[in-house]
Amino acid sequence: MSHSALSTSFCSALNEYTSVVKKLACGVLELIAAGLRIQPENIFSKLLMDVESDSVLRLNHYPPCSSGHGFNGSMTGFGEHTDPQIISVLRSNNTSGFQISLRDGSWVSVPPDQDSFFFNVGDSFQVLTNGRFQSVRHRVLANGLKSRISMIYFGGPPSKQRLAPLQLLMGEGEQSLYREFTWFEYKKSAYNSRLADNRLGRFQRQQLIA
Ligand SMILES: O=C(O)CCC(=O)C(=O)O
Ligand SMILES: [Fe+2]
Repeated sequence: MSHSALSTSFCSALNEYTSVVKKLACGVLELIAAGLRIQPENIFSKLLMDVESDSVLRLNHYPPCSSGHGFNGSMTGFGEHTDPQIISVLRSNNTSGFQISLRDGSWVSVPPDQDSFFFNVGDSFQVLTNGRFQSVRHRVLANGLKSRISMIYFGGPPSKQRLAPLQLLMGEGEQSLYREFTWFEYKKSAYNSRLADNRLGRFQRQQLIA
């Protein structure tokens, strides 16, 4: 196969994968809406289905790396962070390395499974649900023996989308934990921060921080 035929078929495979995974993410968001007992069922998924939705597919490759320093003797492959979008769908090969942080700050390894999809809540979903769902802090440690390959679909809203806790979800007297902002504003602020920063901090309502 020529180089250009190969890249064309690679591109079409990625496009096909992205559109299928986007549908899967939308299905999960609709189940969440049903679980939260809010209508319409596409209240979250429509943000991903919008023609202007800011969705990204990222492919990561972590070569084997066994240098004897870093966390517990492992090198960091991808530093700790939360995903800024609404929802992320991760698929990887069978190489371990993905970890999530628990509330107490300890790290837990997520066993890899090349036949499964892993869903992560993003910062924007934390805002939309006023903290009912929390974006999970995660990182990847490089594996000493095998390379890890992952692909992640990040479902984000359109740039101009205003993000704030959904009124119809809020209980009586419940205060919004975040001030309203657009996805464009949030992305700009995230690019100007460090990966590990609590990027939502800047958008948290002042009076509730104290
Ligand atoms: O490669 C992985 O397993 C996760 C990477 C990740 O968290 C990201 O790309 O945001
Ligand atoms: Fe991530």
